Amino acid sequence: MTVLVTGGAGYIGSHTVLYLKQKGLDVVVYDNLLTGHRGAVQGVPLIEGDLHDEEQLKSVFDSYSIDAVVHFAASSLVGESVQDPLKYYDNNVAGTLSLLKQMIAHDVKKIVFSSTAATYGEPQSIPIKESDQTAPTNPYGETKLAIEKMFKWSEAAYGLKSISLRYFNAAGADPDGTIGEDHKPESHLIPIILQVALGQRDHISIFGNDYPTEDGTCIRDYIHVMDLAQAHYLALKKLEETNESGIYNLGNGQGFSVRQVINACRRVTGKEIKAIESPRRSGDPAELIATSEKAEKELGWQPVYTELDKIVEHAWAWHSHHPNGYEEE
Ligand SMILES: NC(=O)c1ccc[n+]([C@@H]2O[C@H](COP(=O)([O-])OP(=O)(O)OC[C@H]3O[C@@H](n4cnc5c(N)ncnc54)[C@H](O)[C@@H]3O)[C@@H](O)[C@H]2O)c1
Ligand SMILES: O=c1ccn([C@@H]2O[C@H](COP(=O)(O)OP(=O)(O)O[C@H]3O[C@H](CO)[C@@H](O)[C@H](O)[C@H]3O)[C@@H](O)[C@H]2O)c(=O)[nH]1
Repeated sequence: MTVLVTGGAGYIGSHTVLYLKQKGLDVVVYDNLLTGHRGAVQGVPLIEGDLHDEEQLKSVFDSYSIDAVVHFAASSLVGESVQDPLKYYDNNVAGTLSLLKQMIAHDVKKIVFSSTAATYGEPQSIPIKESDQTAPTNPYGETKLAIEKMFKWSEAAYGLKSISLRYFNAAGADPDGTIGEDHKPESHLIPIILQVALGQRDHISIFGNDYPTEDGTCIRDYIHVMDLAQAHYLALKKLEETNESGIYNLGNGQGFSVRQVINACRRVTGKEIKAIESPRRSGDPAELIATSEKAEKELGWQPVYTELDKIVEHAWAWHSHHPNGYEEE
């Protein structure tokens, strides 16, 4: 099976490429390297190109016999999406439109998609189920939901089969230490805290201390990036075997507050890590925790690294050995 991975030079994409390769699949990566890294793609072809470039996409589908697409390429920062929503409609919605057009034209009708917990918005109840209301509180979540709907209508019209994986907060790194997270500038909680531990930043800002949670800070469900990778492999297998579309949550089912995550990082690194309370970041829901029973039941997904300290340990191993990310490679 040959899989085209868009955004395969990014954080979650590169870990998934590694996993798919280990499972014996042939992989081709398509990435414009906007936030991705050449060094994150090891041992598979990397085609540098943009989703909007239909000509180049066409030549990729002409050159390789692609059976399915795993689609990570997107802009994915909640805060930025509130400041610049049109960037998100352009890159995520228009970019996916261009990809889908070429897929349909080349009779490639299977796609596994990076969706997000941000499609739910403020949850009605915890843990969040796939059948719960979707009412995004930021443009990023809106664009991901719009893409899920493009798939639904494309299934009815063209027979496209899709599995949308609604990830909660991706964290951690390849346990072997070969690849990890490197966003510049970094905006995600765990890598920023670890940059404080490395002495690269003075402190971590806690965004909001007046949320309706036990300690007043936001609660998130942190899921190991290699467990996400496993789910993409299982989703490809499911599409291959059943040709059935679906939407699945991927989380640990356990929530941790910002303060609890900072404390986990203090335990793992043995460093003090200064924290300063700051105003809320707009667009942030108070609490996001998944139930992933559906993925466990229907995909056979079994997360391996479910302990927060283990997730932080793997992230710390990567960041402490690669303090400048992929820059030095
Ligand atoms: N990180 C998380 O916690 C999280 C949670 C839920 C969903 N997601 C989704 O997972 C996916 C991957 O997230 P990530 O954290 O690995 O992000 P990332 O920024 O590390 O990876 C995205 C990759 O896509 C590439 N890309 C972006 N726009 C492109 C375009 N127009 N054409 C070609 N390539 C393009 C980037 O260069 C990068 O390599 C995204 O779709 C994101 O929305 C991430
Ligand atoms: O310096 C910081 C950075 C973050 N936070 C908080 O930490 C939590 C996690 O934030 P972050 O790591 O930025 O992730 P999210 O904004 O929750 O978004 C991630 O998780 C979503 C799914 O839940 C995905 O859709 C997004 O793509 C992904 O970036 C949030 O409550 C933030 O307010 C801070 O307090 N200080």
